[in-house]
Amino acid sequence: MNNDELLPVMESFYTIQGEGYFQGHAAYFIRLGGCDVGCHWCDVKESWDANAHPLFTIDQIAHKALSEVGGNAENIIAVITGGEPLMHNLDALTAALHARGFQTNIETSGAHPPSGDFDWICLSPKKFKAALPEVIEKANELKIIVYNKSDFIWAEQYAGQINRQCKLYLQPEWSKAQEMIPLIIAYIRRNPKWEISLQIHKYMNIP
Ligand SMILES: C[S@@+](CC[C@H](N)C(=O)[O-])C[C@H]1O[C@@H](n2cnc3c(N)ncnc32)[C@H](O)[C@@H]1O
Ligand SMILES: Nc1nc2[nH]cc(C(=O)O)c2c(=O)[nH]1
Ligand code: SF4
Ligand SMILES: [Mg+2]
Repeated sequence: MNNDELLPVMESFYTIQGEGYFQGHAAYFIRLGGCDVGCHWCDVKESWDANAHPLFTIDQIAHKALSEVGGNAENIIAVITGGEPLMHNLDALTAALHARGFQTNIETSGAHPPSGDFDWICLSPKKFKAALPEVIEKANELKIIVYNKSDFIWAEQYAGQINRQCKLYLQPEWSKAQEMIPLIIAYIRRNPKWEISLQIHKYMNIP
């Protein structure tokens, strides 16, 4: 594995996973720069320009991760996010994180080809750039952002394409959460295969 490879890192931080299936678990986030999807409500637009973020080697990123969790990665998820992390080849990064004992999870729109050895793939497809079938079939979790009431119909189009074990989440877009939460609850009562995912880190004012 070529660990001299460089990746743009916007930020990395040790917190809890605030969303989806692993909500509440200890998680070390690595946010890579670069995204070409362009969601108008994106909560990390600063991540979009890959050139705005410093480059680090895979070894530097993985070493810092292990050091910042206190030297023992047991039961800690490393979450690769962005930006759109699949704009980069993630094979070497996931190998380096596994070698240090982390579980590897990804947050992705699925708009770029899969790479990396992930223990868990959270797919959050977007209307602005379609998810690829190769990512859809591998997803462990489908997390649809609900910005308006038409998004439920759109969500079902993706739910019809995922594998049978895949978990289904509806997550309100943050600025519309007060308006969308009652609609999501009503929808789940009628369609109980779905669960709600709230961005609990935002309610707690933590990263
Ligand atoms: C910032 S994105 C980065 C990873 C990848 N580009 C993606 O969109 O999945 C991380 C997660 O935050 C979600 N997200 C982004 N902006 C949001 C917002 N304003 N409200 C709710 N969820 C949001 C995304 O859908 C995704 O599930
Ligand atoms: N605590 C916390 N949980 C998260 N889950 C997904 C996030 C992301 O931006 O990818 C995120 C994040 O930024 N912070
Ligand atoms: S795909 Fe993810 S990072 Fe890119 S604009 Fe959309 S929410 Fe933001
Ligand atoms: Mg976030």
